[in-house]
Amino acid sequence: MRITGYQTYLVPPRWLFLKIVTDEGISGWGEPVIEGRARTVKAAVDELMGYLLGKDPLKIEDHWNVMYRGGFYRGGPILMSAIAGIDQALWDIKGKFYNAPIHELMGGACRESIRVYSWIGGDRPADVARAAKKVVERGFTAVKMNATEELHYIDSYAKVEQVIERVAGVREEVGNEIGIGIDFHGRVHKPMAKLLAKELEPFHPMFIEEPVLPENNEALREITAITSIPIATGERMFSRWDFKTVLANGYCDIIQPDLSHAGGITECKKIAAMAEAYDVALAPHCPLGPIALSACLQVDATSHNAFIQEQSLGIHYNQGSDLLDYLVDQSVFDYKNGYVKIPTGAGLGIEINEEQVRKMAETGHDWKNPVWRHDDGSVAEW
Ligand SMILES: O=C(O)[C@@H](O)[C@H](O)[C@H](O)CO
Ligand SMILES: [Mg+2]
Repeated sequence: MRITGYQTYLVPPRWLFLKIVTDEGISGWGEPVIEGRARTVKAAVDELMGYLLGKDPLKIEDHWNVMYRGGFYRGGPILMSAIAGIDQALWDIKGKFYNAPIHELMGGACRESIRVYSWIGGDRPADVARAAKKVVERGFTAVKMNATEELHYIDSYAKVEQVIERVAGVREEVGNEIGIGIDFHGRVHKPMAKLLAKELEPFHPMFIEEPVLPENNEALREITAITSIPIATGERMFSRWDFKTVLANGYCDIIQPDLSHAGGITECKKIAAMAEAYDVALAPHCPLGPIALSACLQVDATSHNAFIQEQSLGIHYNQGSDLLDYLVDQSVFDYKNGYVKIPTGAGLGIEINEEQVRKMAETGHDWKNPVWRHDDGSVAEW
């Protein structure tokens, strides 16, 4: 079997899909994207696909190594997202070739389903509490909320109290049994992160995410030392080599590699196994589309340390188009009681509605994150 061509589709709300085709009529889908830089990742996909045209799609491990090592310069969000989407598409082809789900080819599933959580927005405490309630009413048992806009290096206790008010409102609304993830989004610096980590303890968060920017990961040592709240990070880390320092130093309790950012199924399966050896849990990051979610579920299925999965059902990122809009059979993601079933179809187990993809790609998207500034004019983290 040979790879004979490929096509990328820029689709709303902010995604990029990739289809790789072969001379045997089998095709595979991937989602190579980093939010806000879809076109840059597409350029990297175009460069990498030059090598793959004419090659045997089944030799994934070798292709991965050529894509990763073969260019001398390596790693980072753009290249690793391009590799990720290509890797997903190659696994999809392999699964369809052997008529087996990807997780079957990786050793078989060690779970039938996985708990999922949904992101909730809202500007004011009452808004976010209402959003949480809606998500819980739809059957989810866990939510994730942003803690705050950026806090300056040293900021006021009034702002800390605003964060507490937001979280307290959600906890009161949903009750004690719902998991609440609190995403600091890298908007907080170490001194305020320490303060917040202590103040948030009474609300029993499921985890605190990116308490500091990943480039300041060594600050996690102090934060983990002073709080009993589990610490999560990893959506902006892209390979085993990026994760090894947080794991070896005990800087976190949960890793959140993104299957579309961190080298794909091949790489994230290895990252998950590394984490397992440090007693660190896996919760793949996925505010993305159906291809990325299905790739996550393949790794969740085969990683004992996976405990929850991020997913974007019903979240439109202000741009229309939902997770399910690009699927022929929407019931393939079978949500029940806060869990989603691991898909059992061949390859990624989903059938992409190509007509819909083509239609939406005609308009495409130009999704960018906003640029925010502090009161003093200095740029703030998004
Ligand atoms: O954990 C999350 O889902 C967020 O941090 C998103 O990754 C971020 O808003 C970029 O899409
Ligand atoms: Mg996050």
